[in-house]
Amino acid sequence: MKQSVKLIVGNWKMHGVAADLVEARALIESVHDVRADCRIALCPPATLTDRMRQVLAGGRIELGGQDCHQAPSGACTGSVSAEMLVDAGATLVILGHSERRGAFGETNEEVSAKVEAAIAVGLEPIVCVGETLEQREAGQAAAIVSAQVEGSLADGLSERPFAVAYEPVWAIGTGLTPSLEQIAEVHAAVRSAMIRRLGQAARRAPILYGGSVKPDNAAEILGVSEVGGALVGGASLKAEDFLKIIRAA
Ligand SMILES: O=C(CO)[C@H](O)COP(=O)(O)O
Repeated sequence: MKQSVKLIVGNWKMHGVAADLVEARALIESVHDVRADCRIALCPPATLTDRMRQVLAGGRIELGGQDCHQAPSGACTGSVSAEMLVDAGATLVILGHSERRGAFGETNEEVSAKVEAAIAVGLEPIVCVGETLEQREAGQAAAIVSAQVEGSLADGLSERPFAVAYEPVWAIGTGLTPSLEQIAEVHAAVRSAMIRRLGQAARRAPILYGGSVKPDNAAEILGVSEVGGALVGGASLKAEDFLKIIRAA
């Protein structure tokens, strides 16, 4: 089965004010020369989305949100709806990131509802899953991640473009990464869970790896079976580092 091109996504998390758009500008200038056959996206904080759209206009870098509310509108102080992200120029959205599952108590059911909200307005969801260190040490990584996949993917995805991102919680921002064998093992489990949940249509969706992806480990991680791209946190904040990861794809 032909795999889609690699998808490399930078998640700026809660970093970035207007002055940091210089990094986005540097990136867009440098990616002109990159022959890599991959898709590239940046997910800035919601406040920068519209300005980032202007910076990225006409280029190959896609724009994403970091979360959206499951409701289309309403009394949800502080939240951003899927339609608002589209209005600001986003075409993708990260959902169910472990920082939201952990700090905001997001459940699989809520993530699934957010996925429905995203696809209803044409956003491409990137659904995040990942085990804690305790769960890995208890030998539960594949089971936990499979349950998250089956619980978080929504029915409508069988007809729509989407991605799943495997991000072991203990690898995020720590400089630690699983072995290549561990990444391959979990990605295979994720693929099986996707197919159980959505059927054969789920074969075409890429499974990204995230968690301490850096210029010096990107090539080997992206070479692992079933790794269809990368979700990059810290290393996406500097155009030079992110570009090296793109080149590795
Ligand atoms: O969100 C992530 C990438 O989008 C993930 O949390 C990894 O962060 P990093 O370890 O700083 O790359």
